[in-house]
Amino acid sequence: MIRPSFVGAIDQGTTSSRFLVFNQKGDMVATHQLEFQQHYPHSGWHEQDPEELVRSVEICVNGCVEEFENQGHTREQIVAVGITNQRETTVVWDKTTGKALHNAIVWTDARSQELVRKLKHRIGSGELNSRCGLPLSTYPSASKLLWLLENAPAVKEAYERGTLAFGTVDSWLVYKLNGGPARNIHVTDPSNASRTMFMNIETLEYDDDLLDWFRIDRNKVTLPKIVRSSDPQAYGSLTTTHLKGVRITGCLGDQSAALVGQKGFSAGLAKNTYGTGCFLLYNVGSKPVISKHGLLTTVAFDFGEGKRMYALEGSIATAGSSVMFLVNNFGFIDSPSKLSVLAEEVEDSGGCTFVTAFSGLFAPYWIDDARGTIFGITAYTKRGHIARATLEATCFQTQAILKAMEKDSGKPLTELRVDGGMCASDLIMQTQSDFIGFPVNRPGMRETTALGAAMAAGLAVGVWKSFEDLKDVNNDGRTIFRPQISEKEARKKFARWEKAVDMSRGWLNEVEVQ
Ligand SMILES: Nc1ncnc2c1ncn2[C@@H]1O[C@H](COP(=O)(O)OP(=O)(O)O)[C@@H](O)[C@H]1O
Ligand SMILES: O=P(O)(O)OC[C@H](O)CO
Repeated sequence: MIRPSFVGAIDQGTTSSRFLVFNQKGDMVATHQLEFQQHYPHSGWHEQDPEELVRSVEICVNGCVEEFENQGHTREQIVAVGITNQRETTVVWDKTTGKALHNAIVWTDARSQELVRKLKHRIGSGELNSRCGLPLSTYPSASKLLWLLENAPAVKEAYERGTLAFGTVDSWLVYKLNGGPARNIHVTDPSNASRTMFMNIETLEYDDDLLDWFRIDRNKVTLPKIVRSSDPQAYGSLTTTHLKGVRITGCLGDQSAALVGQKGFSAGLAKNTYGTGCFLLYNVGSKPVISKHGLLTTVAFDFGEGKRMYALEGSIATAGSSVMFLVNNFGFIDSPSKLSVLAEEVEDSGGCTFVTAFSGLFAPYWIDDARGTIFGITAYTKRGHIARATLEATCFQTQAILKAMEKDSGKPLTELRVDGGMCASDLIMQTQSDFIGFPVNRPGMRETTALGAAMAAGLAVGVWKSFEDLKDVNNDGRTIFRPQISEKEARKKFARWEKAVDMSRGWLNEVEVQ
């Protein structure tokens, strides 16, 4: 009897790691998830232990494979594994020992703000965006690596010795899961490399002019080799866990993976993922489009000739993390799923607007001197109003991003495909549809990020032969949210939001004392 094949996906996100197994119909058959520790050593700083990330992934692989086998399958049926990951988060290690030299600096970390401010005055800063697709900010990996080179002695020493290795989380995981220095597989894919500011967005190769501009000497630091997002050989194979020997054949940054998982294969399709942050990717086709309205240009995926796509991206730094903030810091609710319950205790935000600029505001505003600010509090304000204002903040920023996207692409979107933890809330999805004035389409199976990584891996080894083979995947159980408020009302709400954003500018500027 021929037993069916399955594909595994490692989803290493900002707050948790997961391993999931999918069958050939794209159904998720087993999963294991683990949260890991977040470190906030100073205000605005955010770190993770790179070794803990690897361990959490290994535990998830083993836990999931055990669940899979309990269903009567065998581990040999898992024929390939894909990786998807939080992007920009920067890991540095010594290539001779394979040991991390510092905690990972997470994408949300704003410690390089001062450094970025200085870099903006360097000649040529205005040309970076058109070359790499990203604005100069604390968000991409570049300023995080520069900060480490200036402030972490062990990193600086390894750089001077020429033993420093740099990577985003995908590279680090691939390197470690392959056994580290023994095999020394140090690779990345273009969707991840396009988040560093070191890759040329046209050629998909490292750009010497960009590296020179950042004063990074390529002889002193090893950057991961850029290979396709779906490749049968380049990513090696697992050397630990119950899946020892299974090839890693797909790799995508998590937002790209979600676009793939939502089958956003052709130009004009878009998805919005409401995780720790929130990221809207709009497939613009096989040529990059440089935004004039505060969006990023990124590689959507590279599945080889004729299947390499770019996206315009709207990145929101704080989304699900604002919900976690209400859970952990304010103690308003004991779990994220209670947010909607609290918000439904009131009819609206009671005149409150919460600019959740915990790490400044990303797209389309790029205000790095703002911090979280709640406007409109009165003696009437209740917790429910703050809960509503919190969830509305992500929906307003999505609305602002869609307006920018329409200006850049010349075409309005007519439907938004959604996924990510926060989209479990009907109230949030309804609010989103109300604000943007068109339908929000939520799939039944919401692990689209992992599904995208599995698709990349499965396409490389022939589990699926083409995009056409995937057309029936994840179509069931969709919910469509349609707008229930008038356009005029939505415009009024948005105008108030824009006023609040404007008023949040400059908070970090020094106060002059007379
Ligand atoms: N029912 C819910 N309502 C609102 N937010 C939620 C809900 N469930 C999860 N979340 C939020 O979703 C986020 C987790 O989403 P996930 O897609 O797993 O994120 P990540 O991949 O960034 O780790 C958390 O920040 C959490 O606050
Ligand atoms: O972990 P997420 O889902 O919030 O995604 C993180 C992004 O990749 C950061 O750019």
